[in-house]
Amino acid sequence: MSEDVRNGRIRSIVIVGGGTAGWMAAASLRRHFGKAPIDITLVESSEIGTIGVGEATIPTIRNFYQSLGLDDLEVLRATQGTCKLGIRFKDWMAPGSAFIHPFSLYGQDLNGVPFQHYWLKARSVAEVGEMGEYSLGASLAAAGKFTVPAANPPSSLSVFDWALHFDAALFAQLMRRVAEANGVRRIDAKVVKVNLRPEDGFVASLDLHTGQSIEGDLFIDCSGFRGLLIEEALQTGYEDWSQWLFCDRALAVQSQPPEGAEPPPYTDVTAHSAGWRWRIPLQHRYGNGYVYSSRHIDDQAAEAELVAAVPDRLLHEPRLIRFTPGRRKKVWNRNVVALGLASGFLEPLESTSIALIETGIEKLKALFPDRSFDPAVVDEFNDWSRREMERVRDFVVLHYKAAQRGDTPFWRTTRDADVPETLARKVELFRSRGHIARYRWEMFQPPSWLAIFAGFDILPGGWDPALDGIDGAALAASLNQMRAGVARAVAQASTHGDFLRRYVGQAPAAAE
Ligand SMILES: Cc1cc2nc3c(=O)[nH]c(=O)nc-3n(C[C@H](O)[C@H](O)[C@H](O)COP(=O)(O)OP(=O)(O)OC[C@H]3O[C@@H](n4cnc5c(N)ncnc54)[C@H](O)[C@@H]3O)c2cc1C
Repeated sequence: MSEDVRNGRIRSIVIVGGGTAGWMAAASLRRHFGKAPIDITLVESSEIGTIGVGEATIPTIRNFYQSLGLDDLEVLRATQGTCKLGIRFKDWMAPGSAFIHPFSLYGQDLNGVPFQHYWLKARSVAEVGEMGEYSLGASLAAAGKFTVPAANPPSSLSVFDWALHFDAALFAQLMRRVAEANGVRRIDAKVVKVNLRPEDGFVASLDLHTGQSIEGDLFIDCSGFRGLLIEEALQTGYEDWSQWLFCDRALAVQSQPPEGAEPPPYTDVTAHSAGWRWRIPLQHRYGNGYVYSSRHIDDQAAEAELVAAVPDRLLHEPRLIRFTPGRRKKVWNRNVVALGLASGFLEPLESTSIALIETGIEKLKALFPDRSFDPAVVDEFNDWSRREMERVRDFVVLHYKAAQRGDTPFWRTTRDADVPETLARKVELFRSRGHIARYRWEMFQPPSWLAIFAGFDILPGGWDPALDGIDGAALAASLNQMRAGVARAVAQASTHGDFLRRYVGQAPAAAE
């Protein structure tokens, strides 16, 4: 290695913020760099605290903590966690409607033709059930069952994945233990001033309320919505997406459900008059929240709706959180990389925020700079992040557009609003050809899009012409065998509650 390269290396990383984002970044980067001579310091203020929500994840979280040497049961135990096979959407199409978006494949593709085409043709001649009956993940979830997926699934019908519900504070504590055990230095203090280098506006150091000053080469802003470095110091700018995403507030409350019933292995999201309500089962309590549009309901009315809907004893007063859906114009500016809420936030639907922290950390490792902060590296990171966030935005917007309630001003607004052009094209392609376009940097894969399309009854008028020569009745018979196979696998699985009692070791809290 040349002297120049050696001298240009980053030697110190300063992370501001000790929420989920800050401690995930600290634990993961420390592990990644091992014994490399890079100091990692995390500054957090216990006086300011964290956002305290963010309890539903998607399956990538398991790869994330496994890469830190943690296993599923360890994390479930440490975080009062439960298992999540998907999300149940209740009342979104009309009161009483429900479907599950699983982390799972549907049926079997054959001869290069996706399963949905076979299902469409079969249902034109016979009763072949809902799409969800061809997904083991969705069927287990609907039955309140849980099992871990087979290591070598015998067919694509057995392929499913799972994620966790966890207590966000306990998860951050777990990440902190891992990070500190590997040498991350923590400072509990308030950052009161960000000092910029006069020659190029890069961050040089942070002044703390204790009088101490912290210097660094690379700063990671995990300070939450305010974006202490990326926005307040560097004035990067924010792209507001509220013309597509109308929800801008949430009321969050924890509850203690009555003894007896089992926790569902999914996140429940129920449509309400001006948004939707989450319900997340943990072992020791439930998390609940109403995500709503302040353009369509005021805070008092929203609180009354939430309190009336939660069937359990509330553990505290509902807490109001305001946000602006959108993203930081650049998530990497000069020598500051923003992660977590500091980088932007859409809204909680589909639990994407923690997953975006994971991919942000992975991108940073892949494009880790030297002290010259090559603009090509920074631009690539920003371009990748922008595309990824836009694809997630499109997926979330689809839910509102596709819901056909139209029974309140909020649901009429979301139904009638324009959608991003990229989403309009994707929907059109599916309607006209049954094809799910797949783009680079996309978090949600075709089975997830299929789940939402089919769940909201967005279906193509016909099937792939390659199936025109296949006998519809014979096809329907083989599909019915397929779904009987899924039903048998579900019958053999244990309940989610039994799984937790047996392997995690604590009695789960009861459900509604
Ligand atoms: C209503 C709601 C529901 C959500 N639900 C989900 C979900 O189900 N799934 C999901 O994936 N995500 C969810 N999210 C997002 C998730 O909560 C966040 O992505 C995650 O918690 C990361 O937050 P953070 O670490 O970026 O910020 P925070 O938790 O806000 O942490 C900010 C940190 O910065 C520190 N800080 C701030 N200012 C200073 C200062 N001056 N000096 C020193 N330290 C400072 C604070 O002390 C704190 O440690 C939800 C978000 C909201 C708003």
